[in-house]
Amino acid sequence: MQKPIIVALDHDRLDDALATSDLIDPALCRVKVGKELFTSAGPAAVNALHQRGFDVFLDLKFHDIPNTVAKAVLAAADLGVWMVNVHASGGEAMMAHAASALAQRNLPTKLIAVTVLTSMSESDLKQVGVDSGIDAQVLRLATLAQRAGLDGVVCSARESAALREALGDEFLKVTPGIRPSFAAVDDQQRITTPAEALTNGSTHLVIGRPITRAKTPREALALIQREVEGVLSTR
Ligand SMILES: O=C(O)c1cc(=O)[nH]c(=O)n1[C@@H]1O[C@H](COP(=O)(O)O)[C@@H](O)[C@H]1O
Repeated sequence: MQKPIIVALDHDRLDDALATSDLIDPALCRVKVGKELFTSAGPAAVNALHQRGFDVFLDLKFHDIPNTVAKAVLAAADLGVWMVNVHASGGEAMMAHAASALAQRNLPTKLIAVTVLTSMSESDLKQVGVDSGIDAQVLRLATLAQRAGLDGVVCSARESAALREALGDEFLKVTPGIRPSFAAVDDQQRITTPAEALTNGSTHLVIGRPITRAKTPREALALIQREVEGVLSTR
């Protein structure tokens, strides 16, 4: 069975993250450990989630010189995580170095690259000197990531259809900025519903606050799961 949902366990205490993880089923979803949880709890967070049967996406968005990023990616893979990410704007050499470090050690960890953060709008991108527009910048960075040998990218689901067209179905499109109809937008800019994301070609949906901040996270996940199954059952 496909497991497109990745629940972002964005808590700053391991106890809270594990309490949320106890409300969700590793047979139905994966989990993401990000900067907040990893900075406070470290590898113990990853180990505890592995023990509970979850695949872990370690979202530390590495962005540094090629040697440093490759070593950080290897250290993440040595924790046994399912997926790890870097910033594509670190460049092709940085991404290729990390991908070949994993390949040389025959490590199965998937490596993906963040294109344009889903919290950024067209004008935010202009402010940091990118005038080409979001769609062009996402496609440019995703093409670089594919050429560097990565497994996929993080983008918003608004860009998934164009990436599927240009880079194929197999190249992973991991999409945060997912907002079911019942959830608040928060600080995200380029949002879609779960169903829209899958229809556009997203392979994975990263969902945090709509589940972790819900009154009943278990129910929120069940609602999203139903929406996802509605799309998958038509394939
Ligand atoms: O790499 C990511 O996971 C990521 C990239 C991106 O462009 N936007 C983005 O929101 N994320 C992460 O996805 C999660 C989204 O959480 P919610 O906005 O609460 O659903 C957070 O953990 C973010 O760090």
